[in-house]
Amino acid sequence: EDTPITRFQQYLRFNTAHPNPNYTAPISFLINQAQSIGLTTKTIEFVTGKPILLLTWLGSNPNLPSILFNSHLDSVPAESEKWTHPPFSAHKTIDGHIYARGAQDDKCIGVQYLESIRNLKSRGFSPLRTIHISYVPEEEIGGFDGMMKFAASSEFKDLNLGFAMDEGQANPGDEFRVFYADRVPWHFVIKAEGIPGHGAKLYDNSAMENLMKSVELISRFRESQFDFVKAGKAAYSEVISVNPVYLKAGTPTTTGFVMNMQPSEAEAGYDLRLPPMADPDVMKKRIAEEWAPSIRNMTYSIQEKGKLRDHLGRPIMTPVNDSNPWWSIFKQAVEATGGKLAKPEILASTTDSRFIRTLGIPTFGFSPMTNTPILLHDHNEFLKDTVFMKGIEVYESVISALSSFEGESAQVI
Ligand SMILES: CSCC[C@H](NC=O)C(=O)O
Ligand SMILES: [Zn+2]
Ligand SMILES: [Zn+2]
Repeated sequence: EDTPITRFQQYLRFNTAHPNPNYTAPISFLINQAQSIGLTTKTIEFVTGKPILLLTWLGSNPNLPSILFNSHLDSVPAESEKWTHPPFSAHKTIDGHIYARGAQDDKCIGVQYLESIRNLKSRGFSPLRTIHISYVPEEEIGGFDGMMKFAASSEFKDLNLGFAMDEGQANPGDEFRVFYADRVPWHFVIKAEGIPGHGAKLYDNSAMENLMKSVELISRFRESQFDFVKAGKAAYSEVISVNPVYLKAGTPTTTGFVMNMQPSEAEAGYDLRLPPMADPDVMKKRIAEEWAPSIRNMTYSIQEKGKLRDHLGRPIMTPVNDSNPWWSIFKQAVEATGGKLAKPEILASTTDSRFIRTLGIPTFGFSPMTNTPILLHDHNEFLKDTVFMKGIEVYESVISALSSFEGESAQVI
């Protein structure tokens, strides 16, 4: 049997989980699919072993800015023993739930793009603008060897993009979600140093004491942000999140830790996410002065994993109003399928679309999944066959509408 569902299952069966994602097998599969549909294919390898696949459907006016549909090839790992079905089996239950790591994040859209184009072609549709589909590696670990390098390349510039779409997220409700910005991750580490001492001694300024003070302060800040959400004053992705990811201290022994010694060094690592309108300087000041003050013998390092501002100092986000012609076309195209769009949101996590938006290219995050629990990165990730099929229909409408847009200068930022 060769149907959109079995092709989705085939794509889901490639083990693309980190830390050793298989990129070659899914790319061969996609190239076969693309060729059978009649799309041109090109692979580009900016980093050895981490290929990018680019598919193209030439428009009747290739001088107009083109449109891009992106998805990532890789997946996060899965703890198979905690799943009801093996995560790379793509098992389909009687009621149509297809279980696989990547079913929602984001292999669904990777196949839906192709299936919708297959249908558009068989209906004789011909696009005005050139349509590109990209499959990129490494998104789940930050995209630095994937979309970041692609977006900085001459190959990307030559695409002359006017608009792009990338992954979004499922909705348990019956509206489609759409995202106009991503939060930006900062990974930061705070370290405290102090004089070691006997485990029985009470004294000031030990490394642990100073670190724990900061840990408390950060937890309090975390709570204050969370309170805005709980009070209904902000969406979950509109506040700053900060979560501890590791704590490190102590002198190890073969069986555990030296228990009667207060350590001379202690550190904690955090994942911080800033919405685009947050002030990065205020955040840096808080880290320097409150969370890792030198007067408490503390130091810190911050790794910024994306940009909050464009070259003109404006928060990086795609307009979702009438100033952006792509927005109304997209909205109408979704509605033409009987679907409803939820209020546009900022994505709480981070995708490759940040690299595209940074270039000033309007980009929406969208994965057409309604009435579906949000299971990305969770156990037992699944997508229902009917939801997957509806998504193909939605993309047919969206791709045909966007690629038919005649507007000359559609460069919005
Ligand atoms: C450092 S960028 C990280 C990108 C990653 N993306 C998917 O989960 C995320 O943690 O949101
Ligand atoms: Zn994803
Ligand atoms: Zn993911």
